[in-house]
Amino acid sequence: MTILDEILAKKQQEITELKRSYQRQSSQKKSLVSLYESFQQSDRMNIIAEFKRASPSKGPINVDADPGIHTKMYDQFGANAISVLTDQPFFQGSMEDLQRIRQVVDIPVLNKDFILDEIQIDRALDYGADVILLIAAAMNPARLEQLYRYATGLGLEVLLEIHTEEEAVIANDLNANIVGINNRDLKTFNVDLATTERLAEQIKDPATLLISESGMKTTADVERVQQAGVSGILVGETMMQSNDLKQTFNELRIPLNEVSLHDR
Ligand SMILES: O=C(O)c1ccccc1NCC(=O)[C@H](O)[C@H](O)COP(=O)(O)O
Repeated sequence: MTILDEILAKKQQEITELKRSYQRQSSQKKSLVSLYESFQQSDRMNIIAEFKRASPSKGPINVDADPGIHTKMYDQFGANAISVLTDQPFFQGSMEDLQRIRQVVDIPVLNKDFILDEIQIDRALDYGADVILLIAAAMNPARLEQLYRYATGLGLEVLLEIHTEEEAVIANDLNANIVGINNRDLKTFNVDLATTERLAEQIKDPATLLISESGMKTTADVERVQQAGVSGILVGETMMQSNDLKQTFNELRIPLNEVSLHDR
């Protein structure tokens, strides 16, 4: 059993409990902030800065960080969006973290979790997310499409995460407009930026916004994935461990080159 299998099994238990106890707050349409559109405005590498207390691969990262204080600094130093890891058992996050972050920033907020059911999407909307994560490796393509359509039908955007060539085909078939290429293999934890280089060229529609996820630490890392055509990066650990967030943002927010701007 891989760690991803373990996480998904635990998540199914959480969903069963959620279905028993969770009351959807409102069916009213909210006006959400578009990550896709705001990222088109920028001529620098777009940064999704992640609030990530701990992880299965690293253990504790910054467990006591205050979500409001920490992500307000992300916003102040140039984040284009915030990702919030809300899984409790493996990442020590919570929906309350997301709710708090929504109160202090106006930029798009991504609910990063292992979403397998509509009820989690309802909850993401209720707690103030603009974007949800769907992981292609976590379910079959038909179920992925159902959840994708459900979320976009509610006005949410979807970051569709892929890690293999087969999953790139699924993203193309779905016409996903925001695709995250995860450099971390969720089964082995191995991180390799070559994953972005390999998969970016498999995404057919030039209007698709490409995000490189995981393992981003230095300017050289960002330059490398930019050459592959991505215009956004998702950064967790480096942000949570930084002693000088201003400097960290300066190093990673490089100007976008022709390769990343070509479809605008
Ligand atoms: O980070 C992990 O250990 C992990 C393990 C199993 C499933 C998912 C996992 N992480 C989720 C992510 O994809 C990352 O939090 C995100 O891309 C940021 O990565 P990093 O900048 O390397 O912290």
